[in-house]
Formats: sequence, structure tokens, C-alpha cells
Amino acid sequence: MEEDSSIFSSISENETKYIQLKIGSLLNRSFTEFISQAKKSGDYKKFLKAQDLQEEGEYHFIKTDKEPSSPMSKSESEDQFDPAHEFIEIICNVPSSEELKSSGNSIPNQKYLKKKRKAVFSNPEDVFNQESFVPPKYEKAESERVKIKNALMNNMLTKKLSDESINTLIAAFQKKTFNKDDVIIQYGDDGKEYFVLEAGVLQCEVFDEETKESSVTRTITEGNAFGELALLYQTPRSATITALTDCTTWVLDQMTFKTVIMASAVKERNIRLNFIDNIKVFEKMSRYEKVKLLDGLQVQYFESSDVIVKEGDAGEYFYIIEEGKVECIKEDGKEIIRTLDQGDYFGELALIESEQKRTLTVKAKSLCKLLVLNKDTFYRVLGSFSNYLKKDYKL
Ligand SMILES: Nc1ncnc2c1ncn2[C@@H]1O[C@@H]2COP(=O)(O)O[C@H]2[C@H]1O
Repeated sequence: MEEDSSIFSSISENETKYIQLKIGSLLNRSFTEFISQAKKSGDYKKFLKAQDLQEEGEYHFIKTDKEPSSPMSKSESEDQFDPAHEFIEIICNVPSSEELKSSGNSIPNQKYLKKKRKAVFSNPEDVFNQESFVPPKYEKAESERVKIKNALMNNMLTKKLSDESINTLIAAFQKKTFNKDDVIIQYGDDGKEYFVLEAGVLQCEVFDEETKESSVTRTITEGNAFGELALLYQTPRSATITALTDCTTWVLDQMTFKTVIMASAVKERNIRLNFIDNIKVFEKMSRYEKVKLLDGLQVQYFESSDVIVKEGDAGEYFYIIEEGKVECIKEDGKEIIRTLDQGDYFGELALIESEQKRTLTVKAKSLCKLLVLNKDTFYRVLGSFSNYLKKDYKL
């Protein structure tokens, strides 16, 4: 409590006014969003009940953290408007008193807003045009539109975008062909484009800065996208992509990529990436592998006392604790072997040894938000890390 009051005692009048105005419009938006969801649901009353709103007396606008359906089903909601996140954004981005004063009123002026945005879109040319930017449109045959759409719908980065965003993207892709042996992306270059491969085969070659050795990690085949990392993280190209055959690609400019794809996908991803970056066991992973891992993670919630993993069962999932605490219990004697909390992981032993059953029962000690990886994704993403994980784990 003491901590809270000291944080808020330093808020100036200007800052308070700023927050009030922002929260006011956020509430307004939340309410509109809520009503539109309720209307869409077809059965208004059932919808209210499902949201844990009490029908009689006062309505309590409580959004439970609990996921309504079975385990691996509901991270789809991630792209939706999330008032809690928006709230945090507002609080974290309150301009300083000086900035508010210099803007002449309690809301920062356009100049200030543009300056803020620069932090997210770090290339200077990105900054001025965010609001007025209109994605380009290139003519395409229907068959081409279908191919691009299929590729976007099969790509983790774009599959959850709205139909409107998908259509904007489809229109904005421009055809570009390459000859066999052409270098499409050069390791270390600045990234300006995002690609979808329509026809042909490409080679992806990565470099180890320490050993100065290069290795071919995979071939990229039709319908796959590449070149996203440099645009997402403002880093140099992480690999060299070379055409193994004559190729046809679809190319998206970075401004369209940023305004359409990044705006929705990267926000959630960055929060998690930051989280994964702090987990020791993943420290040897490349950024690419971490991003792949993130794409395979699903969110699952457990109430206090829920059994997450049962001793003797076959292992299906690997878990990372994003929030909450769990207890690992040996069934005979009910001895608590250890307690795990934020950033810890469990459930990997049964995945590493295919015959191995769960060696302990893991029970939620509080409400838990877990990031869950299923067996197939675990092998695809962490296969080469299994020995490392096993060694690191002291039973
Ligand atoms: N280890 C890897 N395996 C497969 N693809 C990769 C790997 N590393 C990088 N890439 C892809 O190669 C692209 C090179 O440019 P980017 O870094 O922009 O984005 C990169 C990814 O799309």
C-alpha cells in the first residue's frame, strides 16, 4: 500500500487530467466494443451471463481471466481489443509534466505525439506518415489473390488479422521474380521488404558471428513467408536467402507491413518475447527460434488447486508459468517437492523421453496463467534443445 501511494503522490495535476481524458475515451470504447459483441452474440442475456455479469441488481463489469473452454483453444482472442492492455499503455505513456506544460494544455500536441511514435517506428521516414499513409494497390488476377490469401492464412503472423487487413495486404503485395542463384536477402543488410514465395525454392543460410561459420538451415518452399524479423525488430537481416530455382515472390513494402501487420501482432508478441528473454533455459536460442516458440505457445488458465499435470499420466504439454505459482507433489505421501513461479517451466521430461510418464503431480497454488506448448510444436521448435533442458533440470 505504501508503495502505491508514493507512486501516485508524484502525479501532477496536468498528468492527472491527461489520464482522466484518456481513460474516459478508453471506457467509451470498451463500452461500445462490449455492446457490439453482445449484439453480435445473438442472445444478449446469455452473452451477459457468459461474461460473469450479474443479471439482477448492480452489474459488475468483471472480466474473469478464466478461459471458458478446453485447454489449447483460446489464444485467438489475443488480437482483440483489450482494455487492460490499453490501460497499461496509457499509464506507461503519460508525458512528463514539462512536456504537458509546453504543449499548452493537458493533452499533448501533434508534435509531441509524432515524437512519441518515433520510439515505435524507429526509421525517421516512418514517423511523419503514420496517419496519412495509404497502402499501395497493385492489380492482380483472382488466382493470384487466392494464392496470397492462402499463404497469409497459413502464416502465424498474419492468420489472425481481420478480413479487411488481409484484403489490404493482398492488394499491396507486388510481384517480383528472381533467377536461380539470385540473392534475395543478404545477411546483415537493412530490411525493407517482407516476402511470400509463390513459386520456386529458396535456401536460408545463417551465420554464426562467433565461429564465423555459415550453415544452411532450411529450404523455403511455396506459400511460405520470410523476411519478417528485420522489419519486426528493426534489426539487420538475420540470414541470407538465395534462389535455388527461378522464383516468383510477392513483396510487401515495410510501411504497409508496419501499419497493417505490426500494429496488431507485434504488441502481444513483444510482451511475451521480453518474458521469454528472461527465462534462463531459452538463453541459447536465437531470436528466430524464440519467435517460433512464441508462435506455438497457447495461453491456459488454472484456478488454485487445479491439477495441471498428474503423476503417471502421459505427457502432452510443456508449460511456462507466465503468472501464478504451482506446487510439484509426489503422490505417495503427498510431499511437496518444490514450488515454481513466474518464468519457471515444467512438463518437459515426459516430452523428452517418449515413454516417460509424468513423474510428479503439478497443482496450481494460485490462479495461474500458463504458456503451453503441445508435443508436436515442442518437437518442431525445441527438439534440438531437449538435451539441454533435461540437463538443466535437477529432479
Ligand atoms: N534459423 C532460421 N530458420 C529459418 N528461417 C530463418 C532462420 N533465421 C532467419 N530466417 C528467415 O530468414 C529471414 C532473413 O531476413 P529477416 O531477418 O528479416 O527474417 C528472416 C527469417 O524470415
